[in-house]
Amino acid sequence: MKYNLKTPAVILLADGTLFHGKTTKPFDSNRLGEICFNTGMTGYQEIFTDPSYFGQIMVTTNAHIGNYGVNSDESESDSVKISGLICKNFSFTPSRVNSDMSLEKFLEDAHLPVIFDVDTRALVSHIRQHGAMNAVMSTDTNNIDDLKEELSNHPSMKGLELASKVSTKEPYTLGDKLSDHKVAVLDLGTKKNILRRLTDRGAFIKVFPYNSSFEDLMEWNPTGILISNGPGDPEPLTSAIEVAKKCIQNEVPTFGICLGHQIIALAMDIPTLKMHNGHRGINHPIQNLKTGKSEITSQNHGFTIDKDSTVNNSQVEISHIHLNDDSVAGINIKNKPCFSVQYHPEAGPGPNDATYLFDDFFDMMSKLKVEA
Ligand SMILES: NC(=O)CC[C@H](N)C(=O)O
Repeated sequence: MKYNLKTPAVILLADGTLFHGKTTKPFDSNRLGEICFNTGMTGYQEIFTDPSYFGQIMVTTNAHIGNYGVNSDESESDSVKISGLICKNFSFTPSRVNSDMSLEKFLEDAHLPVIFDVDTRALVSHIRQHGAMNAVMSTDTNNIDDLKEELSNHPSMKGLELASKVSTKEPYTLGDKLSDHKVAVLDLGTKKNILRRLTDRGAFIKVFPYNSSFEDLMEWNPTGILISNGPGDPEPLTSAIEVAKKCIQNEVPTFGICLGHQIIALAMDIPTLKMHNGHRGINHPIQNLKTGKSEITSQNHGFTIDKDSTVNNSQVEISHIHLNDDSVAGINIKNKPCFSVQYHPEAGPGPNDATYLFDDFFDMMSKLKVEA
């Protein structure tokens, strides 16, 4: 055995509740973040590398994590983005033909601490009941008062701008330069699978930093704009909200995903709210109100757009609804080529029921090009 698997570790929640587990060796430093849980049975590598999770401590409800290793092609960004991992059984002996590394090595290389042997059912029940809150993970198990102090100084997710931490610093291009479809992606923390869904359909794309202006994007002469997913509260992202406003005013084909959806809502004066608990999993049921069909979707969000303001906004139409709690899952702007969804049609991880939304975006770009 390479490690002493008995190093005790604790998770202290902001409401004072303490959970115990084990880890492989004492942490270099304590890890803090908003604690959240994902119910996906698979897809841990994609989840841990999804930039939308930046600043969050992840609890996995699936009892076994690491059992199929990792594959370098399956990350959703260039690094691990969660602040820490809490699970029940961590597998040190993965098995999968296509795996090229163990999750243990992957997380060790990323200096990402893991606490395992935790009663994750009790922990998740607690968070579900008491709502989203900050937490600290530590191997300093004898100084709980110091942990409380450190935790009380950690900023709350509400009001936190995090896109700047994960967005590209410089613009870059991908795909076929000769394509008819040129998509400018406003990168608030984009997942690789969103970019793949665009280039798979033949688009030439240019990914722009989160604080690029509408004029920066339009200078490239795009046929459409995609406002990506990303971490943190959408409200402080004033420049992205301005981009969305101008996209709508100027009738540029625009598609928003998750944080991008919230940005489009804010551009239409629909407020966003912090949810009691987010939606994070790969089996969330959505209904498309235009077709009446339901779709099973991948989700990861802790904020939502205000339903009453959406219903009362004469320029906005609700296109999709979440069937578990009736929250708004998608909107389109009336008589404008702009729509957005709160969930993840690109999947990665998750089912592909909603990939048709990328086709809708391409149809919208083709139609406007013909008319122009
Ligand atoms: N996946 C995302 O884009 C998440 C959006 C936002 N950070 C939220 O938590 O609601």
